[in-house]
Amino acid sequence: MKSNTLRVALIGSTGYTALEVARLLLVHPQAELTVATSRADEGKPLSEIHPSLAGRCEIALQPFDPDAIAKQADVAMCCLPHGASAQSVKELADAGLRVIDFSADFRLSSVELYEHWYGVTHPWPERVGNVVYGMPEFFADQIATADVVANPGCYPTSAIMPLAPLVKAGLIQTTDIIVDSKSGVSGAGRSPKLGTLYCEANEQIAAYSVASHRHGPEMQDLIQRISGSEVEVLFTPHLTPMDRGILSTIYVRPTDAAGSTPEAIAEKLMATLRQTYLGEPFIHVVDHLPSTKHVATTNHVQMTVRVSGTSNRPGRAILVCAIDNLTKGASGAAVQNMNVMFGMNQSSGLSG
Ligand SMILES: NC(=O)C1=CN([C@@H]2O[C@H](COP(=O)(O)OP(=O)(O)OC[C@H]3O[C@@H](n4cnc5c(N)ncnc54)[C@H](OP(=O)(O)O)[C@@H]3O)[C@@H](O)[C@H]2O)C=CC1
Ligand SMILES: CC(=O)N[C@@H](CCC(=O)OP(=O)(O)O)C(=O)O
Repeated sequence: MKSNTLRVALIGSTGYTALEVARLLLVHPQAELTVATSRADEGKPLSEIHPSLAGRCEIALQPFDPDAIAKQADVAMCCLPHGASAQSVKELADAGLRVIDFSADFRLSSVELYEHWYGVTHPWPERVGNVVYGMPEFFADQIATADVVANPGCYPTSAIMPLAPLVKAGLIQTTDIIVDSKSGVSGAGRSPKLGTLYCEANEQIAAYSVASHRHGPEMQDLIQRISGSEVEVLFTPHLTPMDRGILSTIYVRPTDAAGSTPEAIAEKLMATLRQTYLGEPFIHVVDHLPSTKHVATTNHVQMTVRVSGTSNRPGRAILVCAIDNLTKGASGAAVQNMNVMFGMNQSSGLSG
């Protein structure tokens, strides 16, 4: 055990986001994994389930027992599917643990919105709408004192980061926002599904959940919370044959474009993004076109802006944003939130 160590429990530790948390904690100077739970694989070493951890993390998997976990850990990372997560989060919080929930169960502003999009009755409805969204770039003060943090969705992270500051500054129209995103297959989790079988996902790219994906409302809800303006987002996700990564290409209409050049508008939007994220260790407003490889396995976000059209008729602004779905899209963000919750440097364990 490292000295003055924060003790971390991993709930649902056989999945992909849990593996990523375990990997990040191995190099965290002030935090250590002390508990890992599983329903099906109780008693086995975590490294048997995730062989990349062999020789580095031999902790044995336990059943989910909140009171027992509370004796062994200070914070729980709840890596369970939405729907199943909320009840576990409640029991962990009731047992005295601070909790970071990876699922969408506490991300949205209202129970009605949640139950409409997720199709389940929420087991802890009184907390929906008053759990902080785990994006320290906007909500660090609330995260620092939170008992429960709703870790952001992966696609929403790639859209909210470039869009919210521009909406807040009044530089883009609040309707006609199109988010076109591509994700690697790990975004769908490790539990087997037809669409993620090799022969289904390999050598093709396909749109899915068109006009019906639950991350559209999450983007709208959070952009409104950050900017104070209601927005309309049309979101289309695509599954691509990569292990990991998300690239979002976002089409918006600049306000006050008449009489300006595409270059001048792009510079104005870039300047606002640079100003917003000045001093943020993970958010980079770059001149090049970001790609998933530029941020793979890191907690970094890269974004840029281009504007179409001619000097007389500027067209749309195109925002391009790349993240790693398992790191800034899930487990890296969770470690960043944990750092903020426990007064550590927000980059601890995430500097690679
Ligand atoms: N993958 C990604 O890129 C991202 C994922 N997320 C969210 O993070 C959470 C975890 O995702 P991920 O790690 O990919 O998921 P996985 O499917 O890889 O793992 C989830 C784990 O939860 C446990 N589990 C599954 N079903 C239930 C259930 N009904 N009740 C209790 N435990 C269950 C399983 O462990 P066992 O059977 O051993 O108990 C399983 O290994 C989800 O809410 C997901 O939406 C968020 C952002 C990005
Ligand atoms: C490629 C893929 O299937 N991605 C998942 C989203 C990722 C995820 O885990 O959802 P949350 O961010 O809401 O937790 C999906 O579209 O359902």
